[in-house]
Amino acid sequence: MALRVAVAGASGYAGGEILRLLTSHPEVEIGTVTAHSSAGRTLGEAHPQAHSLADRVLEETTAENLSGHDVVFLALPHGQSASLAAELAPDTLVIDCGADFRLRDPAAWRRFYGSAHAGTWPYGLPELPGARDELEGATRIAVPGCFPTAVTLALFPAYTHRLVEPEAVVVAASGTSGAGRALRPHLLGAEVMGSMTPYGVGGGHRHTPELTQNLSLAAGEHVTVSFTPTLAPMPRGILATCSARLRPGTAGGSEEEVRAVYEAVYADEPFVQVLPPGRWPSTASVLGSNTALLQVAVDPGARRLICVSAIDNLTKGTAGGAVQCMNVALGLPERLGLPTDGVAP
Ligand SMILES: NC(=O)C1=CN([C@@H]2O[C@H](COP(=O)(O)OP(=O)(O)OC[C@H]3O[C@@H](n4cnc5c(N)ncnc54)[C@H](OP(=O)(O)O)[C@@H]3O)[C@@H](O)[C@H]2O)C=CC1
Ligand SMILES: CC(=O)N[C@@H](CCC(=O)OP(=O)(O)O)C(=O)O
Repeated sequence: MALRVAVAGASGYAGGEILRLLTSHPEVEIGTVTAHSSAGRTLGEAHPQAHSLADRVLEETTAENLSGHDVVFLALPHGQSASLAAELAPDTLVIDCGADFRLRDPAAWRRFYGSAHAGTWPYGLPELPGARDELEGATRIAVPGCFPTAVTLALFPAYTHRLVEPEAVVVAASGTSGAGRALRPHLLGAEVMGSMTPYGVGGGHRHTPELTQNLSLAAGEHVTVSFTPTLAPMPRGILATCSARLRPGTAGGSEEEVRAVYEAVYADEPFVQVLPPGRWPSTASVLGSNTALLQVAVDPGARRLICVSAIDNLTKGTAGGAVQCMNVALGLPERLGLPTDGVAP
């Protein structure tokens, strides 16, 4: 029997991408779809690309409307998930695309999000060591932020294998859909087109504590992360350039040694590809796919390991990661409903 799946926040970018993936998932039947200001409108109005669900009407986002499903995806603004999730049955699989349950440290949550910490759920990045064991059978999952997905995949192997020092530097460009659909002046076409702009510079971005958490867990010691996000004039995609100083003891610290580590870590991962030497990740080549593309290099002069990663922020960075987590939690084949190939040109 098909799994009945509800999507809250279905009128938004993340919700729309979850629906796009679920419509080709063989084990899923799409149940209730909810929204906020667009409640009462159809999905066709909210998402002109959602042809197969065009006549479905968006309902109000209430626990009552979301109950009676096997799986509920929450694609809501930060802070909206906790109270709703508390009202859903404990045996319903609830997958939160927001930040509410990602952080373990309540003080970091308060500092970056300015509200009371709701708690911590299993972290939905299956590629992390031990993550699949924690996700299998879980009924609550916190999907990572889009930048943390790109950056954590790029750097955790270097930390688990003690290749680098506990200080990472990350500069990452994101397409504008990363900011969601709400109208904001700095996201107007005339402001964004033909320009790139940094924001949250100097440790101010709320993904800094999430990156610190992930890399520190991988390293087994506190890792500082200097993170600079940049808004890029494209609808989708993240390109993250991540680096850290090689540990003095790293045998030779050669590119071959580093590459061998990355290739071994990701050898059996369906959604992470370490590119062959000479090829570089691009956002265009992951468009619409659940694949993360990585390339590693060593800068011998600076004694730094550099890993560049590209993901589609809405697919592997949110909705695809969320569907991957659903598959793992329910013991389904992990690739179901998830494209590994992108759309090009
Ligand atoms: N965009 C991205 O790349 C990523 C997003 N995420 C996370 O996913 C979540 C959704 O993001 P995204 O789709 O981009 O955001 P959008 O702004 O595009 O969509 C937000 C959705 O939430 C609904 N909503 C707004 N306010 C409320 C409210 N008070 N109560 C209930 N529902 C509400 C909106 O409904 P309506 O439109 O009808 O008002 C809409 O369906 C966020 O937590 C975001 O951080 C995570 C990783 C990446
Ligand atoms: C371009 C852009 O604005 N991107 C968003 C990140 C989106 C995302 O992954 O994040 P959350 O789920 O944590 O909100 C930002 O920098 O705030």
